[in-house]
Amino acid sequence: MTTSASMTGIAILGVAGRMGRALVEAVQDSPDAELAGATVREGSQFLQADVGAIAGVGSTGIKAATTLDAGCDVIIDFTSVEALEANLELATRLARPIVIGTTGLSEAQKSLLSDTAREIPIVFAPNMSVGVNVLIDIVGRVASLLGDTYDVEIIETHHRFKKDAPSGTALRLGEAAADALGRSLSECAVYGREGHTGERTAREIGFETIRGGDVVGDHTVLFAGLGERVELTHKASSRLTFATGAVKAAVWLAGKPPGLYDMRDVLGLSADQNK
Ligand SMILES: NC(=O)C1=CN([C@@H]2O[C@H](COP(=O)(O)OP(=O)(O)OC[C@H]3O[C@@H](n4cnc5c(N)ncnc54)[C@H](OP(=O)(O)O)[C@@H]3O)[C@@H](O)[C@H]2O)C=CC1
Ligand SMILES: O=C(O)C1=N[C@H](C(=O)O)C[C@H](O)C1
Repeated sequence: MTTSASMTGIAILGVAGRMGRALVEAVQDSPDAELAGATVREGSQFLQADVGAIAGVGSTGIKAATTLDAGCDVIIDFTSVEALEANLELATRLARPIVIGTTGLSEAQKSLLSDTAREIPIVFAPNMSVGVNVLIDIVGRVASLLGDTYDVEIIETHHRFKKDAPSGTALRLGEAAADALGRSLSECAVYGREGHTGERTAREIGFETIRGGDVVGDHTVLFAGLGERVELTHKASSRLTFATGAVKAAVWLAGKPPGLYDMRDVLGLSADQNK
């Protein structure tokens, strides 16, 4: 596949998945990007199918294969933690930047991301929507303003097919609150209470997970004090919001030096860019 000089040629891993299909649509909608490759799992019923047919957007001329060649500028990966290592190896071998949206990474996999980012540029973010990335910023500010006397609880709701819990976004929101309050999330997080738990401790940050139906992704950060509470909520109503963000990240990442970037870098929301 030959890509045009003014467009970023994007290859989508796991194109038959929920996000894979949304990504095809987002690339088609982007004036700056074009499809340049796509993969499905070995033995998939979609092998060799036109990715436009897989995504229901008509014909694209790009067929789903089991791997990629160097005919793309940037790779986008929303697959699974099981596929992460192989996907990073593929991007490194092809010397192509990669945008990763997969959630549920282990600490070892996060280290692998940092190590790989010494060789290739990587954008990794648990949520590619503009709204959630603004929310991350706001949560830190609200936590600083309210301080330690307000209890922080994070509630997330997703569709019945989601495999990881809490969501990557919920954990990222928890980190934002913990950082602002001078706490370490790994030391203060409490996941899903049950039984005789005793009273809530002052510095814990609680996570509650709800799974059901086709909910795209809702997140609420609750700051509960005595006599009042503040609730900050984001609701995604379409996966296209994540996919559009990922395509924007891919276009932004093309030509960047190796490094591990965040969606907040892409959107110009990181602290250094706001000075
Ligand atoms: N950062 C963000 O903004 C967002 C992140 N996500 C995250 O993206 C990921 C994918 O979500 P979603 O699209 O709903 O999931 P799906 O299960 O619908 O899609 C995943 C796709 O990846 C393929 N895949 C998975 N594992 C492998 C493997 N080892 N080798 C080859 N192909 C593989 C699957 O193929 P097969 O069906 O054959 O198994 C499937 O087509 C999740 O981690 C989710 O949390 C989701 C939305 C937004
Ligand atoms: O699996 C999903 O669907 C989603 N996963 C991401 C997460 O774990 O935070 C982002 C979004 O909420 C949808």
